Amino acid sequence: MTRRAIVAANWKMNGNSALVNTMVTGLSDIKLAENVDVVICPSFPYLSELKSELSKANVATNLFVGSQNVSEHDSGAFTGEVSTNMLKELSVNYVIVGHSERRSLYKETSTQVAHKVNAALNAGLTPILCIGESESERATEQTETVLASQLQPVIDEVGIEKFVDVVIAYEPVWAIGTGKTASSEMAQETHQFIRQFLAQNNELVAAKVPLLYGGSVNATNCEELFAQADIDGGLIGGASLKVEQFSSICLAAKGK
Ligand SMILES: O=C(CO)COP(=O)(O)O
Repeated sequence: MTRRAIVAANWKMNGNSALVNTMVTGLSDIKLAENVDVVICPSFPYLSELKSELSKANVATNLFVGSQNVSEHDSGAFTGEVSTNMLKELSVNYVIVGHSERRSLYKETSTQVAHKVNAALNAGLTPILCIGESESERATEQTETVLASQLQPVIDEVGIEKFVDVVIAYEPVWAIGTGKTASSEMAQETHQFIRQFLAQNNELVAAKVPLLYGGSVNATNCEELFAQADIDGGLIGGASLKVEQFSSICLAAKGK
């Protein structure tokens, strides 16, 4: 069984052309393991520039471009939204869907997130589906119920078989941007739950889905997290804006 590792950079509403340039130059210098994919997700205005810088720099083929969001609609009167077809035209490969900031600040529901995953899959984009519990939900032992309630609508909408083309990022909300990482044991336990939950629907598919951990991952804690049996890489926020830190995190990832 081989599962590729993925390290994805979520720049959130940070970065600029200069960062696109420094990041591409920095990543051109590192030798990624063969079974590791790196995905950089800047804001929409930089997708095209990132794609062209990557081609010009002739960097490893396992470096990909991702967006941070996508519309569930194909086209029409949806001011400010970006469709899957527009992303395809820019040769974007991945799309982050259902990030906790989208869920909490922009009120995206799990049903809407399921529609977005469906739209991405139909367009041939790989969704990075984010799920995670809040601090109070963990404290009241609702973590598994919350994760199940975020996963089930997507399984219902796209069907479990399609999950072979889905990446899941487990990001406990209390660990995002706080410096409080889940311990590697806690992260592994939760990843194992997610894989078992998928396995109840289809064991073969569950074994293939890359499960990424996100929440205050840095160059120091990444190795221990990535060594866990069900952790296949990370979704990195703050540390993905610093070339050296992000390069070290990419180098720590190995497929399983
Ligand atoms: O939300 C995250 C990535 O999507 C995690 O952010 P931090 O790595 O800054 O905690």
